[in-house]
Amino acid sequence: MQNVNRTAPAIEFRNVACRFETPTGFYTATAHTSFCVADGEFVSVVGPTGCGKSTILNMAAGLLAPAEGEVRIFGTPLKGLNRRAGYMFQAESLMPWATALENVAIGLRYRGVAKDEANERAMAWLARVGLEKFPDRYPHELSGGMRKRVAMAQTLVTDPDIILMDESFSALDVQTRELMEDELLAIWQASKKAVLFITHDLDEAVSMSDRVVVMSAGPASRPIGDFGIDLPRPRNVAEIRMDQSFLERRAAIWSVLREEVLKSYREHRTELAAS
Ligand SMILES: Nc1ncnc2c1ncn2[C@@H]1O[C@H](COP(=O)(O)OP(=O)(O)OP(=O)(O)O)[C@@H](O)[C@H]1O
Repeated sequence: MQNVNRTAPAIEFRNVACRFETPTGFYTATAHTSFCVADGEFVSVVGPTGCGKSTILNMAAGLLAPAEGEVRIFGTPLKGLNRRAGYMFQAESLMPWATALENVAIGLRYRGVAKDEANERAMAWLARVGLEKFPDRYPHELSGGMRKRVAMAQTLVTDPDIILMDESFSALDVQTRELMEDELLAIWQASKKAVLFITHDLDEAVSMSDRVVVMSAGPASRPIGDFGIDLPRPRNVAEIRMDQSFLERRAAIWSVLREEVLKSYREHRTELAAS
């Protein structure tokens, strides 16, 4: 177990910029980006498509290095992969040739945990996400929602201090998605890890988070709003979305986000017309 400075934010973006080299020159995806995720806090990032949400998450994961500024993890500048974080992508992350149990246990095995203990801990996580009856199923024998549950167990089994989620539930049907959102909230409520959650879906962001950070349209996207969501917990996402105070918070965020979405839409139309 690594030492964790619990007084420092779990994640801190300090005036971060990220650029990509393209055939026509450098593209600045994000710039002047500063915000924190406190230990135990659930923070969502929303913004128009292509504004740089995944880029931000990838910087927090250590998969991308900022061109300017720095990312700090519990007070320490991040160099290389963020080993305190578990990462749950939008795309399927399961190995098709491995069973549900093997898929969950693999992260522990990589960390040198003996097979029996790894399987025992993986089984406990499968049970926690409601899949105790399916440890021997292969990914193609599971529904989309069940695969997401396995992926969630896979992310959480190593007990990361930080959970990074990129559009993790967006491929699911509405009902399964709400179940997964409630499940994630219940797990988070019990363990209080820091969560950085990327989503297109403002309802999802508001119903789940302690804070919602709004990014501007790109290029050089940056935070233009940071909204505290002081709705009571525990929350049931479907129920809370009908609550008047939810609707008020959603409307306040949308009033900032809307213009950025329109800007991004206009820009894409111009690009398409020029091509
Ligand atoms: N490897 C790369 N090379 C060049 N450009 C990139 C690269 N990765 C991302 N970009 C560009 O950087 C910008 C931000 O991309 P990113 O995927 O972070 O946005 P996003 O907000 O997560 O998008 P979406 O909402 O569509 O998932 C986009 O314009 C994208 O085309």
